[in-house]
Amino acid sequence: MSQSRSIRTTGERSKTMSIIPRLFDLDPDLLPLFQYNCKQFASPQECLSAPEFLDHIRKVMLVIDAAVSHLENLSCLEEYLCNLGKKHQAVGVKVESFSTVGESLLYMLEKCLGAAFSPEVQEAWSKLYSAVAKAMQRGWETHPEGD
Ligand code: HEM
Repeated sequence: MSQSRSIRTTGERSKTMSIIPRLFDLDPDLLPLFQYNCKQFASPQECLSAPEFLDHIRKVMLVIDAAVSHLENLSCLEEYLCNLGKKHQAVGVKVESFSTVGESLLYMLEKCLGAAFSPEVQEAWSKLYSAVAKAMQRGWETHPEGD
């Protein structure tokens, strides 16, 4: 089965919320990066109840959705993703944190899909997310810190 079929046939109506507790479990230091109106969240639970943070979850899933829709032509998202990477560098996100998001995404998919999360499906999602993260990482390469 091709990568695109593996992804499209799994019915990715995902429970995006599951990514988040996992994200902060894996790296609690990510919490301070999410600040709105200079207000820092005291706990992941407080962060989860903030509308701005829930909006960010939707933004992440919209990007993933766009990547799934352009599987055969991911290069058309290249420039957008590179700029998105630059924006994340500007708010203090480290490149390594994208792997943590990827791990959380795969964890959530595994929990949601159960037996349908075959090794093939896992590999397809992993490749897709890696392609997105790699394109975003170019934002750091073209704008190294201190430039
Ligand atoms: C640990 C990882 C991440 C952190 C800490 C982080 C943090 C942020 C922050 C602080 C903002 C600006 C405020 C906001 O719009 O909520 C932002 C914007 C955004 N993020 Fe993330 N983010 C992360 C990962 C990602 C990933 C993996 C994606 C997509 C695959 C993504 C997609 C977006 C989008 C689309 C925006 C809006 C950009 C715009 O306004 O043009 N983020 N992120």
